[in-house]
Amino acid sequence: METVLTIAGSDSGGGAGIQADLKTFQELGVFGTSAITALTAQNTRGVHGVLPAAPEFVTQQIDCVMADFPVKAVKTGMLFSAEIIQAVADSLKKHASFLVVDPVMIAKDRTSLLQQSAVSALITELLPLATLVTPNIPEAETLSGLVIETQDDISAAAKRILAAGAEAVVIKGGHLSDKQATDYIFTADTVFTVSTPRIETRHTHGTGCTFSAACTAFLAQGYHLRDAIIEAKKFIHLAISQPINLGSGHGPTNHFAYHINKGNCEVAINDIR
Ligand SMILES: Nc1ncnc2c1ncn2[C@@H]1O[C@H](COP(=O)(O)OP(=O)(O)O)[C@@H](O)[C@H]1O
Ligand SMILES: Cc1ncc(COP(=O)(O)O)c(N)n1
Repeated sequence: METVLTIAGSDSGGGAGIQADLKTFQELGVFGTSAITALTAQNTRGVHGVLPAAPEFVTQQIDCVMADFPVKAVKTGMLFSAEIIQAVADSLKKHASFLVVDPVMIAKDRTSLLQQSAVSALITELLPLATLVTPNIPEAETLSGLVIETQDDISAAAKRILAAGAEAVVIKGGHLSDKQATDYIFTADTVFTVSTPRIETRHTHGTGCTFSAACTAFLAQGYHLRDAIIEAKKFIHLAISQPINLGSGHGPTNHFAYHINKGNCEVAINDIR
């Protein structure tokens, strides 16, 4: 069994963060380990408190896991501060593994999960180490410094994110309003999109965490990047389309759905370049 590591914040509500990552890893048959960057007091209605960990303690967690497990792939989520990002980058530079960076910035209730002063550290310290970066539209705007309104804007933002050193970027279309939920994938020499029908639902808490955790699990198991993204898209579509009816706010997705449906989900793929 392959081992993966998530470096992220804890969501007491269980739908996002470390909890979403570990549930996804378990469902996809990889052994999940974790380094917690911050505790959040959180439910589906919002984030009510944030308690960051000391950067040295984040380092200690990562180094402990790395010293004892052959970690194939790492995922980062909520990193909160420039100091924690620096600690994570310094630890990860010592290890060769796939790295999926989910550049978590704000929760669905608009609470900040990344200090404004940490954005440049994310770009200069972590993006150069990334196999894949998975911003949503507002995160891609912040990383690129561009306003995104059109498909050309998406391409221009992706170019800037690749120029920062990431090998590949998925700009997720969850925040757009098209009939299809389309994600745009860019590498140095390819561009393609993956789409599934957009579902009208309040169950979108942790969608980004879950999608990037699934990418991480598939990369660890030897899937090529393209196939890892397509399978992760199936995982998140099924998780959103068959929600567990819990919480009165942005409810959680269903991490069991992919397994129960044996991954049965149509993803439309459009090769652009
Ligand atoms: N309502 C929806 N129906 C179908 N897929 C969705 C929906 N909302 C988000 N997704 C998909 O979930 C994944 C996470 O996207 P997004 O919600 O944009 O991320 P984040 O949680 O980081 O804001 C993407 O693959 C996106 O296309
Ligand atoms: C600890 C933590 N990490 C990440 C998110 C973002 O969640 P989403 O995937 O819905 O953007 C969150 N709400 N809490």
